[in-house]
Amino acid sequence: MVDHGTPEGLTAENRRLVKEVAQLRAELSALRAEAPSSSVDSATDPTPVTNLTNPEIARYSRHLLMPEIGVTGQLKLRNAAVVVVGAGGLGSPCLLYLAAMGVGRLGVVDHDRVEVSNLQRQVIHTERAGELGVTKAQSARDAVARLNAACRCTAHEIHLNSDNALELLSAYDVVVDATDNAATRYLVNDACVLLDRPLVSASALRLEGQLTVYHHRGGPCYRCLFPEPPPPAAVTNCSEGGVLGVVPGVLGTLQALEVVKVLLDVAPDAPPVLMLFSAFRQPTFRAIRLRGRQPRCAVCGPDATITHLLDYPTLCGQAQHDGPSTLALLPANQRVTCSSYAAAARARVPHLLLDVREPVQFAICHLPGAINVAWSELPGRIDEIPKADPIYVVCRFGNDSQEAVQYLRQAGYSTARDLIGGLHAWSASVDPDFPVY
Ligand SMILES: Nc1ncnc2c1ncn2[C@@H]1O[C@H](COP(=O)(O)OP(=O)(O)OP(=O)(O)O)[C@@H](O)[C@H]1O
Ligand SMILES: [Zn+2]
Repeated sequence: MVDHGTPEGLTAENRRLVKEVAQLRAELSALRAEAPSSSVDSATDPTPVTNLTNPEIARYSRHLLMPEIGVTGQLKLRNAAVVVVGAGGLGSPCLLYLAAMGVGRLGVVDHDRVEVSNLQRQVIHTERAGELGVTKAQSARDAVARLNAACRCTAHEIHLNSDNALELLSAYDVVVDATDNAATRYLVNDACVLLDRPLVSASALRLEGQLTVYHHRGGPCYRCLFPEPPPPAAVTNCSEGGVLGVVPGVLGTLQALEVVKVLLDVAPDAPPVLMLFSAFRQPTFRAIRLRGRQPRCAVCGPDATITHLLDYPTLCGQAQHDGPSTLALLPANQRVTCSSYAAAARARVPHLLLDVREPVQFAICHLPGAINVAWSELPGRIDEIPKADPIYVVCRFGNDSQEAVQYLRQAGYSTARDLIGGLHAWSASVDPDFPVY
């Protein structure tokens, strides 16, 4: 019996084979080093599947019939690992299509929980009993399992940050950014450049969407296009600005398409583009051709200064304007709680209630007797505000109302005060029947 444990124990034929394998390994690593960064080898599966099973042939027959996909293409999907960061409006359709099309391994990263206001667009989550309130990552993983049990889907129920991103993302071949904030966008971009992973990135807001594949085939990264984060005040998200349900549906579906194109290496010579979508305009789609990698890019340029992940929330000045207020711009004597205001209103103490939300929001719900002048219009319409005593100013979360009180006081309205926490606090502390949006 031949001892395979030591080279000394090998037969001449075995020694020849060992040498050949070593040679092939060396050739493979040389080819990998030469290959452009676009070529995607599975980062995680050392033993790729080489044949489809009969159930797989039946399941993916409509793919297999197409020469553009065929068995080779289907096997590439089967052997790929794709991670989707964000299981919201974009991530939902993207994950569903990737699972349905037969991507072998998926990861879904999201720290948030499913809320009823998500269901208008985040179609991977449902109103089924028990589903509201679970983490989006878990809900998405369960939906993937229902759709395609053969797809191995890992739920990462965490907030992706500088401490965990490199390790987490390195386990996947392609990264999909389906999130909604600048800090995560820069984080994911930098991590993809450092890990040399293609990044399929999209955004959707109101009626508009954008999509690009970054750091792919020598193309630009997100920082090449947007070297500096935008000022926080210029950033709006869906909970502030709204979004038509189907808009992230279109963009997230296109992200799944771009993942397939990356995995199958479709149109390798196509230049990088920024795809723009506008739901109510003609043409609905436009593509802007992008320049290549920028030599001065801080993360992907030849003199890159970013060699490790940074503190992205601080860099992006991520002030939360879209959630319950923690901002305290005003001194305590210029603020009242919702309960004190409720008591004064019940006692019919004369006052003026000024609601500074946009008119579309005022139309959703408002407190009795409120007048509406949006914060954005206040400077131009200040003459419409009577000099009442006192003036209470309210908004949705209690942020804009504080800025409006500051402005009013500077304009001579010395009795203006803000309702702490806005209408969200009203609903939580005074009237649970008051609608929350
Ligand atoms: N750093 C991050 N790590 C993990 N998940 C993230 C990160 N940043 C954003 N997300 C997730 O990305 C998703 C973005 O989706 P989307 O904007 O449709 O949802 P949303 O935040 O629930 O919406 P809304 O603004 O209406 O509350 C969210 O589920 C959010 O939790
Ligand atoms: Zn770059």
